[in-house]
Amino acid sequence: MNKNINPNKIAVIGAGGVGATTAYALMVQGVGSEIVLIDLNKDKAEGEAMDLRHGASFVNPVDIYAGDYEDLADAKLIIITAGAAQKPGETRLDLIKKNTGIFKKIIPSITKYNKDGILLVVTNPVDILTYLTYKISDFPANRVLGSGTVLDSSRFRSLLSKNCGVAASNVHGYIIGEHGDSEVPVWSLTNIAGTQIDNYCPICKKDCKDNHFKDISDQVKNAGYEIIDKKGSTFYAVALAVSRIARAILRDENAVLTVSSLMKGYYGVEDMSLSLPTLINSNGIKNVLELPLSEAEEKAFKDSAQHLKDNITELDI
Ligand SMILES: NC(=O)C1=CN([C@@H]2O[C@H](COP(=O)(O)OP(=O)(O)OC[C@H]3O[C@@H](n4cnc5c(N)ncnc54)[C@H](O)[C@@H]3O)[C@@H](O)[C@H]2O)C=CC1
Ligand SMILES: CC(=O)C(=O)O
Repeated sequence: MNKNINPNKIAVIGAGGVGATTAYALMVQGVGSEIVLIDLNKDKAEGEAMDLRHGASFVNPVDIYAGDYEDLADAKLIIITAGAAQKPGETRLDLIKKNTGIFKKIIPSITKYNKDGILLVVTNPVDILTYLTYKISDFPANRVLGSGTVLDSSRFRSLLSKNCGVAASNVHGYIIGEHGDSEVPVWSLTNIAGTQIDNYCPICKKDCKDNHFKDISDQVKNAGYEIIDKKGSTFYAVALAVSRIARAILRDENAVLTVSSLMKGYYGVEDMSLSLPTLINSNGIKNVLELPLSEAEEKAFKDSAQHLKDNITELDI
């Protein structure tokens, strides 16, 4: 570990809905002992930091403050949530041009001060911006990741939990591919109490309607749109997803999470960032797991990759 890095320090760039709620989740869950908030709008960062700090007596000791890029020089983890968010009716990919422009300014500002931390991208479209961050930061691939489908996998488990009447912590399943419209539910590996989901149904004996699994994966895919239509933006669940990833890094957990990272020929996909189940520890990406997918799932994953690749080509990264 680089001597200048504080292993318990986190920088959050972008103190909007996602950034401020992420800082709150980190604080409440005791992840990190120093958190710096950086935003183009300095008053917003300062106001959020003050509001969070005033809860200090209820949580583990943590120093939260608003700062500038110099302040992330010793951060172990730099979480990027800055940029435009979807408006009702917009897709994540509609944000490409605007947020690519923002990232081309933010990433050099980070690497000017910090070359040894881990970069965690949350801004959408998260897979494309994770790849862009890898390309322009010059960081090794293991230290550039995106929140990817960690949120979608949690939505999947929570909907299955409700449907099957089993605690979400006992429902295991992954959404892979794009964090977006082409994402892929991995039903073949989804299990409850170690039992593949199709085999769990006769044990459960609940009278589910036909196609209930398809309904669940469609709900996961459309959740972001539905919430944005109803309340304007999403931030609670993604903040918990980001806090979970941060914990895996700061506590060197070797946790399996579906983060987005550089594809190195997995299922034939390379030179772009996408989500697959991945071991995460204090080095960032330890290992991407090429689990046995069904033929249809592997094809859907490759189609998801192609869908994003077309958008990356247009960007000329
Ligand atoms: N990956 C995921 O699962 C999710 C990603 N998101 C994405 O997160 C991003 C942020 O969403 P919200 O927080 O809701 O938006 P927001 O509009 O509430 O906050 C964005 C913040 O970024 C700041 N900002 C803009 N340009 C900046 C720059 N150059 N440097 C520093 N700060 C800058 C703004 O001042 C603002 O405070 C969006 O792209 C959204 O789509 C949102 C939910 C889930
Ligand atoms: C906005 C977004 O990416 C989500 O809630 O899934």
